[in-house]
Amino acid sequence: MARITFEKTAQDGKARTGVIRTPRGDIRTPAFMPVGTAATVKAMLPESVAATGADVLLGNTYHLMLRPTAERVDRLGGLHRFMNWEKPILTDSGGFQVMSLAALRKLTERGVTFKSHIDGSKHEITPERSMEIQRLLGSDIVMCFDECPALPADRDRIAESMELSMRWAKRSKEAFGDRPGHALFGIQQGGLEEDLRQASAEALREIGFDGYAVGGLAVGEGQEAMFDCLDYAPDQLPQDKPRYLMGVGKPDDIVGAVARGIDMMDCVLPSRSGRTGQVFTRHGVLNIKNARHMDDPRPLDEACRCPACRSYSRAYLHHVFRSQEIISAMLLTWHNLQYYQDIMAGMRAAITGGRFAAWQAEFHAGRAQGDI
Ligand SMILES: Nc1nc2cc3nc(NCCc4ccc(C(=O)O)cc4)[nH]c3cc2c(=O)[nH]1
Ligand SMILES: [Zn+2]
Repeated sequence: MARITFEKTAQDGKARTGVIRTPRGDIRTPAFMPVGTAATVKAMLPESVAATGADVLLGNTYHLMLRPTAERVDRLGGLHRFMNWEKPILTDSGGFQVMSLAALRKLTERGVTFKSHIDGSKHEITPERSMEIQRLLGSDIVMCFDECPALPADRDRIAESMELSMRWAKRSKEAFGDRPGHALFGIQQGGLEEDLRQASAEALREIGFDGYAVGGLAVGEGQEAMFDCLDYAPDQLPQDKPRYLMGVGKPDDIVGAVARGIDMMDCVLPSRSGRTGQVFTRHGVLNIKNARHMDDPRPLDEACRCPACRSYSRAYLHHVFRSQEIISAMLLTWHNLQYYQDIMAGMRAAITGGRFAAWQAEFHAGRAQGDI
């Protein structure tokens, strides 16, 4: 089977476009990955997710190992078959979710033991078990098992955690083995400390990965601190491999990250906020729950081609949200995911055309408007 490759196709400043070629299809970068935590992008059919322009989804080791278990997904033909998504899937390795969701967690050199947030059953994840789970799921891009420290944290804690994650990265690589057609990405840690991030990048480069994630961010540090870190962290990673910023973010976070050399991102924000009535548009954010939309016949965003904007008024979307109708989650999720993919497509075209700075100016100007 052919190996997964990354080809850079254009560069404009630090921003670059490229293609990650996998046996299940190409991923156009910069790419945004919708999150399909429990083998579904909530409120979306897989064909609808594909229609938004997404080339790749994110799945979660932590959730799927608990329910329905990786072994059951494997017996049923793997995650792609199980969830009817035949394009690439990247799976997170479980460390971050365990620390944010599970109870009674115990972290040792070996790994993490914890109690399931679903039924209280006891489990353990180690680098080796995480690699086995992601292999059973059949994911195309596997993430190393790492530890993501909550910020703020003192420098010693950040250093210790990063060094543990680097030892786990080595164990992840050894357990992953040589799997043509599948990729293993390392995850840089080091908090907001430039020298620790440099040490992490060197350790990962020494081990050797198919791609490199900037981990340890979007954990409450705020956009300014995140951008300060992104002003140097991507440059510490190999230039010829994809760089993936985990857990990001709001539309302007995404644009700022691409401008600093990031190629891939994922975030629950567009889908989760769609279910809470928060709508992202070219002119800024609105909440459809607000009474001011009750009689508004306009679409959410006149420039959007999604089903919500093609066929429904804000008044209707306000009504079905207020009535807690299932179609509300469907239409608002689709719209938000479409808007995120349109941002990515816009950036890819602008970088290719050497006009990314102008595109960024237009993006920020458009969102500065008041009442949308
Ligand atoms: N393996 C690994 N995975 C990660 C996932 C992350 N996800 C984030 N941030 C997510 C922030 C986040 C959380 C919730 C919502 C919402 O509910 O809308 C939005 C954003 N930072 C992250 C860091 C890591 C990391 O170092 N290692
Ligand atoms: Zn729309």
